[in-house]
Formats: sequence, structure tokens, C-alpha cells
Amino acid sequence: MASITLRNIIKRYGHGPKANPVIHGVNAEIHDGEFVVIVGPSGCGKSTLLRMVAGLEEITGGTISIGERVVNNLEPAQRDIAMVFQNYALYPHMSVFDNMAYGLKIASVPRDEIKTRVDKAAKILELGHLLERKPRELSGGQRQRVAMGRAIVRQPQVFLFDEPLSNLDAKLRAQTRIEIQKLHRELGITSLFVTHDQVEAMTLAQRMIVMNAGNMEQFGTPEEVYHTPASIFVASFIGSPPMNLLRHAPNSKPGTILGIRPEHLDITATGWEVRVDTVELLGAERLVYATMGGDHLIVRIDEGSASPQAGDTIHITPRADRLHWFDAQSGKRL
Ligand SMILES: Nc1ncnc2c1ncn2[C@@H]1O[C@H](COP(=O)(O)OP(=O)(O)OP(=O)(O)O)[C@@H](O)[C@H]1O
Repeated sequence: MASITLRNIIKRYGHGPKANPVIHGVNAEIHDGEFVVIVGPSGCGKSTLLRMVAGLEEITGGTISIGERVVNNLEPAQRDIAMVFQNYALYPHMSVFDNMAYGLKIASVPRDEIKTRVDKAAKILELGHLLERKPRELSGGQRQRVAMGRAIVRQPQVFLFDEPLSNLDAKLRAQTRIEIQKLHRELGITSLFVTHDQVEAMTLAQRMIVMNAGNMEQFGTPEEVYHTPASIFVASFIGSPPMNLLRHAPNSKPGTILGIRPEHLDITATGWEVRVDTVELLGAERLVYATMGGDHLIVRIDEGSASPQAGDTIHITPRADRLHWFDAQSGKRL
């Protein structure tokens, strides 16, 4: 196992005046054995960052170390990593066992050793009874587990996951997330996991890197990112529905934006006066969409509590210890 250190990582695609800068100097230290998720919207550079760690993409500036070794100039095969992709590309004509064993055969690992490693991985992934099947005889989730098995048998220092769950349906995604967590607990291998899905990031990460337009906006535990977002970007990207961002709140100062999550607003007898636009029932809770001055906001209430109706004027009160202040110009937390 090993730590991963990113020092001032810069990436430009192309050369000269046409070069397209996509990563603008990322610094991060991923601890030995840690599970870190890189999350951000499409195009923010998360796959590029992961592919630079993997050695699939050249590094324009800065250094990447795995353990004590700077790996900038090492081929992917020399980096002691294993990667799991969205398209797991199993060999269709090979059995599950052979798919998992293939990389080891190529690397001339002895047969007994291959069998031991594949059996162990199959046990962890509950694939033991499927070893003789062909990929077409498996469900999507089982195929994804075989792809993970192929990575595990290599006993790498680092696992790199590039959106491995995005081809699975919602239920299977949730299940596979639990399996990945279990896998990490059992093997403790340092892992970097890329996703654009903030729920996936929150549930899987020990710590998460939130990326925006080639910059690291925040690197922290899910709790830190949720409770003390470093910027307006993080505040609105993490959490669903997103944090309310109010320019005209009664007690706000000029040049600031007040952030308050929908679950931290309560309907009260007095307080801020808002007009209800619509109310949405989401099973266990309701979302009340309202307008206050020039701001739109969402209040989340329990399904059981009395619901306001569209057109009503109601009063709401923010929880005083849950206010977030941001600089309107820089977007940074104050
Ligand atoms: N080979 C390339 N040449 C030029 N630009 C590229 C190349 N690959 C990616 N880019 C650009 O780099 C930026 C980051 O791309 P990247 O694939 O890392 O984003 P991402 O956050 O992983 O997005 P997604 O979730 O859509 O995969 C994008 O603006 C993309 O257009």
C-alpha cells in the first residue's frame, strides 16, 4: 500500500498558443489506505487527474508520487496500480475465472498462485459460484464485480476507479457502492474514485476532492464539505436540493451571500415573510418552493407536518448556527 502525493499538478492539452489548460495546479496528499473520491461536474478535469495518476496521460507540470516514488516518467505497468473503468470490457469468450486470471497469466505468475489469488478475490466478491460462466451469462452488477476482481488479483498498491458504476441502474449502483466499501474495509488499499455524482461521493468517500473548472475547490471529509463548504460552488454542488443562496436576506451585508440549506429553515409563526410558489411531495418530506424579495428558496419539511399551499404567505426562520456567509465577488466562504 502507499500514499499518493499530487504537487502543483498542471495539465495542458496541446502545445503553444493553442494549448488548452485543464488542470491549474492541484495539491493533495492521499494517505496510505485512504478512500478518496474526486467529484465535480462534467469537464472539470477529474478523469484527467485520475489518468495522470494512472500514467495514461502525460503530466504537464508538477509531480505525482505513489509512496516514495515520483511516477511522472513511469509507464502505467510500472506504477503498481490497478484501474476499474466504467466500460469493464471483459473478454466475452473467456470464463469469469480466466477473465480474472488473464493479467496474471500475462505476467507469468505461477498457476497455483493464480488459482489462490482468483479464488480469494472470488470469495471476497461472492463470485465463487460463477467462475465457470461467460460474461454474457452474468448480470451487469456481476460483470462489474468481475472487473473489480481482475483489479484485486493484481494486488496493487493503489486502486483507481473511473466512474465504475455509471452503467448500472440506481438500485444496483447503491448495492455495488456497499460492496466497494466492504472491499475497501477488507483490503485497505489506497483508492482514488472519480464520479460526477455527489451522492455517490458523499456515501463512499473518507475524504473527497471537489473539482471545479480544473481547480480543487475543497478537500475534506463528507461532513466538512457538507457543513463548511469552502465556496459557493461547493455549497451548491453538494447537497440535494442545493443550498439556498440569498442575496437579499433581511440580515445580510452588502457584497455577501447568505447560504442556508433547505433542511435548516423552519416554518414559524413569525420570521422572514415568504410567498409559496409550489409544494412538492417526495415521500418522507415536502419541498416548499418560495420567493422572498428577489430570492428564490426551498424549505424542506417533514411529510407529516402541516403543509402550506401555493399562493400562501408564510414565515420562516433559519437556524442561527447553520448560516454560511460567502463573498459575493470571489465566491469564497467568509
Ligand atoms: N485529449 C484531449 N484534448 C483536448 N482537451 C481534452 C482532452 N481530453 C479532455 N480534454 C478537456 O479537458 C477538460 C477536462 O476533461 P475530463 O475528461 O478530465 O473531465 P471530467 O471532469 O472527467 O468530465 P466527465 O465527467 O464529462 O468525464 C475538458 O474541458 C475536456 O474537454
